[in-house]
Amino acid sequence: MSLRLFLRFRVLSRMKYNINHTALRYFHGEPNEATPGVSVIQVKRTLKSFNVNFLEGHACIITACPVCETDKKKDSKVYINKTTGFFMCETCRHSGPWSTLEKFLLPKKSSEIVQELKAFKEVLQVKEDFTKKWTKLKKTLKSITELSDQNYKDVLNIHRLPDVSKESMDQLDCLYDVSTNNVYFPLITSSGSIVGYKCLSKASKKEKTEPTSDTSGLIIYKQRSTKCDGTAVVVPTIQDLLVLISHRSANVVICLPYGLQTIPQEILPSLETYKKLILWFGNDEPSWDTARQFAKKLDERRCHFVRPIIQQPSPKIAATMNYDLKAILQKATPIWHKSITTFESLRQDVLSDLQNIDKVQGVKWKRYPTLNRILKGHRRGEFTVLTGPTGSGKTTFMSEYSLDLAMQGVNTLWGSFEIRNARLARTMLQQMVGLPLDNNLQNFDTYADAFQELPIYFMTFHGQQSVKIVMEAVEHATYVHDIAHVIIDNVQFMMGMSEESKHIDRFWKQDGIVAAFRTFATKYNCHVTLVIHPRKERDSEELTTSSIFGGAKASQEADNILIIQDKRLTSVRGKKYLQVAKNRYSGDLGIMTMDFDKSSLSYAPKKKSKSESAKDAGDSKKEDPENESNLSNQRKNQEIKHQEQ
Ligand SMILES: Nc1ncnc2c1ncn2[C@@H]1O[C@H](COP(=O)(O)OP(=O)(O)OP(=O)(O)O)[C@@H](O)[C@H]1O
Repeated sequence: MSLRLFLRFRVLSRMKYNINHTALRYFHGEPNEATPGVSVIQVKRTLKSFNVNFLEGHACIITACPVCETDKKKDSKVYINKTTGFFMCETCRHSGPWSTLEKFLLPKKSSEIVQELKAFKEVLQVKEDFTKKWTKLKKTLKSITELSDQNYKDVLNIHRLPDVSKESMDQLDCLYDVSTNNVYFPLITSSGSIVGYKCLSKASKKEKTEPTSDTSGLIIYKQRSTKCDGTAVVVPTIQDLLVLISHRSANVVICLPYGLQTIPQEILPSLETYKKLILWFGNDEPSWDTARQFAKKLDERRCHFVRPIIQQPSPKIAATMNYDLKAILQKATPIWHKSITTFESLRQDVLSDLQNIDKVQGVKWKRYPTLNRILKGHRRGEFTVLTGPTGSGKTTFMSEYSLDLAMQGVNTLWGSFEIRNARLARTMLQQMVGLPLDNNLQNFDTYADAFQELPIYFMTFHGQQSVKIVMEAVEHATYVHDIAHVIIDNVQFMMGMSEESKHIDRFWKQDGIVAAFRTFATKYNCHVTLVIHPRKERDSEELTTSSIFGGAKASQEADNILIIQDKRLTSVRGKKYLQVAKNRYSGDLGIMTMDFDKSSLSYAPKKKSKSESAKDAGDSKKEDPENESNLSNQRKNQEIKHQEQ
C-alpha cells in the first residue's frame, strides 16, 4: 500500500469524475477504477472483519466516516452505495470508490500508513460546497417572500406557478432575480448543506440545474406542524412540487434535481430516512419506464408508483383537471412484484399500456420516418443487431441513429472499439448541425455547447477488450447514468486474436458475448445494439440474417436485425438501403433507402418540394421496394422463425 499507488489511483478517479462534467463523459478501461462493481456482501464482510459497526439502509450502508476520524471529527456518517461501493461523507464531503474507503477503514495503521493517508486525503475528491456561492447569490437577489403580496402574485403568474402561500414558499428558501425574473430553488442535502440550485428561467421557460450533473441535493418540502411518517412523494419538476404543496396533498414532497433525465447516486444518502417513496411522474410511457429504472436505484421494496392511466396524469396536469390529488396518491401501488403475481395486480399495467399504445411502441426517430413505420419505435429492453459489408457505413449510420434518439432524451452509452471517440464525436457533431465542421469553425463553440447538453457517454475502450470488463463498465454506467441505449461497435473487438484457424472458437466466443448482452438488455431494461460484421460472402449476393458472423445465436436472440445492403456495386441503378430483416415487436419487415449526404454525414431523407413528392408518390407505387406488401413481410418473418427452429 504505497503512496505511489494511491496517487496513481487519484489521477484516474479525478479524471473520471471531472471529465463527467464535460461533453464527452468517459469511463476508464482499468478494471478496478472504472467499474467498482463491489458486492454488498463484500462490503459488509470487510466492515465486520475490521470490527466496524454499520447500519444497512435502503440503498446505502451507513457507518462512521474514517476520513473524518483522521481530523478527530465525531458523529460524521459515510454512506456506501450498495451497488457501486461509491462512498460519500456528509461532513467532510469526501467521496470516491470503495477501494479507497477500505484503506481508511484499516483498523491498525502503522504511523507510516497514517502519514500516507494524510497525504492521500489532500488529493481525494471533495464535493463542491455551494454555500458560499449561494450566500453571494443571496446578497444580489431577493428572497421571494420579501416581495409585496402583489409582486409575489405577479411572479407566480409569470412562471404559471400554482397559488402557493408565502409561508409555504418560505420553507423552500428560494430567491428571485428582479432583473431577469428567474427564481432559484436551493438543492439541499439531508445534513442541510446547499449543494446547488434549480432555476426557473423566464427566458427559456425551462428548469435549469446547477451543477449540471452528479449533484447530491434535492428540493425537500416538509409541511410544518405535521409528523413525518417516513413517506415522501417524489416528483420530477418544480411545477409538480408546488402543485402538491399548494393543495396540501402530502406531508413531504421531494423534487428531483434532473427531472426524468437521471437520478445521481449522490442523492441516495439524502433519501435514506424515507421508508416509503411514492413516485408520481406522469402517465406516459417514458415516465413509467423512468420510474421503474429509478426505483431500482432507490430500492424497489420501498417504492410505490402512481400508475400511468388517463385519470392519473402528472400532478400539474391533474390539478388543472381538478382531480383529487390526495385520492390519486392513496391509489399508489408498490412497484415491486413478487415472483408470482395475479391479473388483479397487473390490470392497471395492462390498462396503462392500452391507453398509451403509441408511446409503448417506443421513441420515434425524427430523421427516419420509414423506420418508425416498420419498427414502430425504439424500445427499452430490446436487442438489435446491425450488420453490413465492410465500409458500408455501419458506424456512420449507427452514429446518426443513436444521435437522433439521444436528442430526444434517450441516455446513450457508446462503446466504440474501432474508431477513436474523438472521431465518433466529430461525426455526431457534424450530423447534429448538418454542416461540414471544418468550413464552419467559427461556430464550433456554439455547436459544441449544444452537443454537450446531450445525454451521450463514451467508454474509453479501444481495440481488443475482454467481455467481462466491458460488461462491468456497461452495468456500472447503466446504474450511475440511467443508460437506456448501449451501442457496441463492434463485437469482433471482444473476441481476442483473429487467426482464421481459430474460427470455431470465435463462433463460440461470439455466442457467449451475444448471450451476455441479451441477458443484460432484459435484466436492466436497456436497449442494446451490437454491430457485427457479416461472414465473407460474395459481393454479388445479398446479405441475409444467416450472413451474420458466428453461429445462429445472434439472429435467434435479436429482437431486430438491420442489414445495410449495398447494391451500387452490382447494378447500375442500384442503391444502398437498410433492410429490416427481423422485427419481433410487430413482425413488419421492409427497407429504407440510404441516400448519403456527405456534408452532413446523414442518411436522413431529404425534404422534397411538393411537386417532387407528388411525382415520387406515383413512381414509388410502381417500383419502390419500400412498399413491399405486408403479406410478403409476414412470409419472410415466418421463414426466419423456421430457420431459427
Ligand atoms: N453511402 C455512402 N457513400 C459514400 N461514403 C459513405 C457512405 N456511407 C458512409 N460513407 C463513408 O464511408 C466511410 C466508412 O464508413 P463507416 O466507418 O461508417 O463504415 P463501416 O461499415 O462502419 O466500416 P467497417 O466495416 O470498417 O466497420 C466513412 O468515411 C463514411 O463517411
